[in-house]
Amino acid sequence: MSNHHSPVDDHQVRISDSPEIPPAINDNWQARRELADALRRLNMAMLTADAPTGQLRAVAAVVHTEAARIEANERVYGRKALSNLYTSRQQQNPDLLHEMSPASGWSNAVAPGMHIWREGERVHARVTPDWSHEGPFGHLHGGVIALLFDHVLSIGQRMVGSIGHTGTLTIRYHRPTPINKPLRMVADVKRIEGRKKFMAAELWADNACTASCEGIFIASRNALPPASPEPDKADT
Ligand SMILES: CCCCCCCCCCCC(=O)SCCNC(=O)CCNC(=O)[C@H](O)C(C)(C)COP(=O)(O)OP(=O)(O)OC[C@H]1O[C@@H](n2cnc3c(N)ncnc32)[C@H](O)[C@@H]1OP(=O)(O)O
Repeated sequence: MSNHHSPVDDHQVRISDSPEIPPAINDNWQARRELADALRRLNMAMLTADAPTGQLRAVAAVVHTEAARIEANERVYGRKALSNLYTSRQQQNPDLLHEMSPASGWSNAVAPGMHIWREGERVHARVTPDWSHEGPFGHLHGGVIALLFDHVLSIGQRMVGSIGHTGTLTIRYHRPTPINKPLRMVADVKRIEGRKKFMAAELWADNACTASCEGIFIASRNALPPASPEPDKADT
């Protein structure tokens, strides 16, 4: 790692080259993943259990009390501030996006927990949305699908340089997408014109493509030129 102590920027976001979920950055982030899992479980229980009103209020009181314990610690708001804290402590600059993202963050309880990795010139992803992501009865919310597409395409940009802002997403919903089963995604870069990257992705459930997306991502004026022909794997 060459950038342990360099200023943090999102161009350092890595794409995994393994379909296996990477371990947490350290034991503290492992504990955050465990707490996020517990929160997801609580949310799922609350959304799916025919629980008595008094029980729900009692659990809410306990959760507020426990939240206050954690809130009493020094607060560091946002991915950038947290990354800078790590850097200032001379620790390895961690890839916090994959812990904190609302789409893929293992330590973010609102994220469906998506794993993205690269194979050749494509990125792949898998994710299993659940009852907390329901839109139409028994099916995935279209806005969550847009989130998944935006994220997989955003990360996919790293194959050809830095990550730019989403300019336009165009999604075609071919058929309802199921929940509670593993979904697969695949994305690639179609072409680059100046600062614009034209990307495409598909969402698959079993053997059906349920939605497809085209995205235009705009690199910042200060972005480095695309690393080509080979992606700059050392820049992580
Ligand atoms: C980032 C860190 C990640 C951090 C790490 C990753 C985390 C995950 C991030 C997920 C992705 C997001 O959610 S990003 C958040 C959602 N997106 C946003 O909030 C973006 C809001 N919009 C903007 O900030 C701006 O409009 C930009 C940056 C998109 C474009 O502004 P600009 O840079 O001034 O662009 P401008 O000079 O006008 O135009 C440059 C070229 O792009 C074209 N162009 C301009 N806007 C658009 C557009 N919306 N859709 C299509 N094309 C467009 C122009 O026609 C022109 O083409 P030509 O004349 O050259 O041919």
